Amino acid sequence: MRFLNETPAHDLTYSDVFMVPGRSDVTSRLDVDLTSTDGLATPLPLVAANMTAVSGRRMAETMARRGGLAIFPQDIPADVVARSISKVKAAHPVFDTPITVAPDTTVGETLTLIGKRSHGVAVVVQRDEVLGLVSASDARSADRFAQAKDVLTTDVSLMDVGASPEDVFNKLSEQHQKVAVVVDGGRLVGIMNSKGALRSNIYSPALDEQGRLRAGVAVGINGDVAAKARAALEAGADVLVMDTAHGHQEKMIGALRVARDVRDAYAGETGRHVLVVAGNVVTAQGTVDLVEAGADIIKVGVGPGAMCTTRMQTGVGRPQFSAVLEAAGAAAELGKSVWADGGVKFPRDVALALAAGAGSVMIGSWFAGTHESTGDQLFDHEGRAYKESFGMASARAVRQRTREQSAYDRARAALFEEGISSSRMYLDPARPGIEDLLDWITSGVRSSATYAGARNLTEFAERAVVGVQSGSGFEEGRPVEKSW
Ligand SMILES: NC(=O)C1=CN([C@@H]2O[C@H](COP(=O)(O)OP(=O)(O)OC[C@H]3O[C@@H](n4cnc5c(N)ncnc54)[C@H](OP(=O)(O)O)[C@@H]3O)[C@@H](O)[C@H]2O)C=CC1
Ligand SMILES: Nc1nc2c(ncn2[C@@H]2O[C@H](COP(=O)(O)O)[C@@H](O)[C@H]2O)c(=O)[nH]1
Ligand SMILES: [K+]
Repeated sequence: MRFLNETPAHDLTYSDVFMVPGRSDVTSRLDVDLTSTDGLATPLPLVAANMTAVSGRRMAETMARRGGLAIFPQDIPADVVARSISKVKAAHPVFDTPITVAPDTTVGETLTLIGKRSHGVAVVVQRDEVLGLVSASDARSADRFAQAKDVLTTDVSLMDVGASPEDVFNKLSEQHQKVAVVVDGGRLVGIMNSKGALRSNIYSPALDEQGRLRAGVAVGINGDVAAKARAALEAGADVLVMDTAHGHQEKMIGALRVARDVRDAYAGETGRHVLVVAGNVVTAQGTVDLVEAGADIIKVGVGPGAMCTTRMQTGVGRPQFSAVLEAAGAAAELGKSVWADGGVKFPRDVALALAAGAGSVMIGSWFAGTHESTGDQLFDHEGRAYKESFGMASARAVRQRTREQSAYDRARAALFEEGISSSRMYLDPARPGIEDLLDWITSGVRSSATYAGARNLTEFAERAVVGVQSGSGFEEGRPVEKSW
């Protein structure tokens, strides 16, 4: 990346910058390869943040199916993480995981479950046999205490597991149906709607060596780090994220060395070499110190997060574009890479982070407002759907993380709150699912790369030309939704 004019003397956020187009011989946006340059080489350079309100099993599965990753947060008990990862690994890499209900499940419960996925239906099953489908619209018009068997439709497109996504698409178009139920010898395997069929041809899943979906696990720097890291690896984590607010501290450096040794010993025993991510830092020195302590990827960002009050509390942090640019440069000199973590609200921010040299981009709050995030879907007084989100350093998260400590220690820890305990992340009616956001982001990033004349993300970071804009420059780029 180079600056259009002279290198600015002050630090910049994503909103402060723009990219100018350059002469390009990339003739189609679909020719752009979005494989991450962080060493993990996931087909999509996007990571769902290790936040309790964001990443659970459904997020992990859906992100990986479309080529990205999700990181299970450090506050989830180890046995729950292990169970969740084994479910992610058992999920089909192409077909969506169905929501299943029994014939006597109430409509109320069925509706709650339907809100957890984007395909809008529950499959009614009895002893492995598919009895029919309940759609959200059918369920909404029924009494909440009615049962699934009272509202199901038996008019279902059944597809064999050997069908290609194109076959599914064509059958759904012919039969004017929204979703196909995929079976293997009568056993339910998955669900696919028309959009899912299209997406399966555009995205490739992020798979481990055994062809299963990948997922990561965050480990805190307190307590028995060796045991926690080992447990995460044994649970099947494909990447370990050493996670703390102030990553450039001795405690992190010590914890990172321990985690690296555990990882190396595990690789020696099993042949499975898992990369270690560590953060958060915002300087070249922080990056170098964490690489020396054993990190393969450095997580960058202090204070840009939507749930984060660190900058207001402490005055500490750094505008994120400059933080990523400096850290990515320092990491690249050591043959390593960074994740740009936090502050992403538009596809353009992802493109700018990648232009600054990030290997992947981590997103939290934006992804919290989707069907696949962990929380239950709630509705405000106008009937708009939202999810609750909260910061990992909020009093709410600290209470949860310190649940095994004394009441006194918990109260003391809660004094250092640096995050919001409750916020509403509305589901965008036009893009309520994580895959809708991925479509939006990836189409933006593909287009950015072609404007720069780049076929892949290495070329993009080399060729991008970035200018600094005023507030009115940013404002000019916004669409106008009603006349002025
Ligand atoms: N990217 C960001 O801007 C931020 C992210 N977060 C996220 O919040 C979660 C909780 O992180 P964290 O608060 O580090 O909690 P952790 O539970 O990871 O504990 C951090 C440890 O570091 C010590 N520490 C020393 N200085 C600091 C400092 N300035 N800030 C925080 N801890 C410090 C703490 O000791 P003691 O408590 O005794 O001081 C504690 O032992 C993580 O998921 C983290 O990623 C949190 C804040 C900022
Ligand atoms: N200072 C705090 N930072 C937090 C907290 N919870 C999460 N985070 C950081 O934000 C990013 C995600 O950013 P977003 O803009 O996409 O939401 C996350 O990965 C953490 O680094 C918090 O309570 N305080
Ligand atoms: K913030």
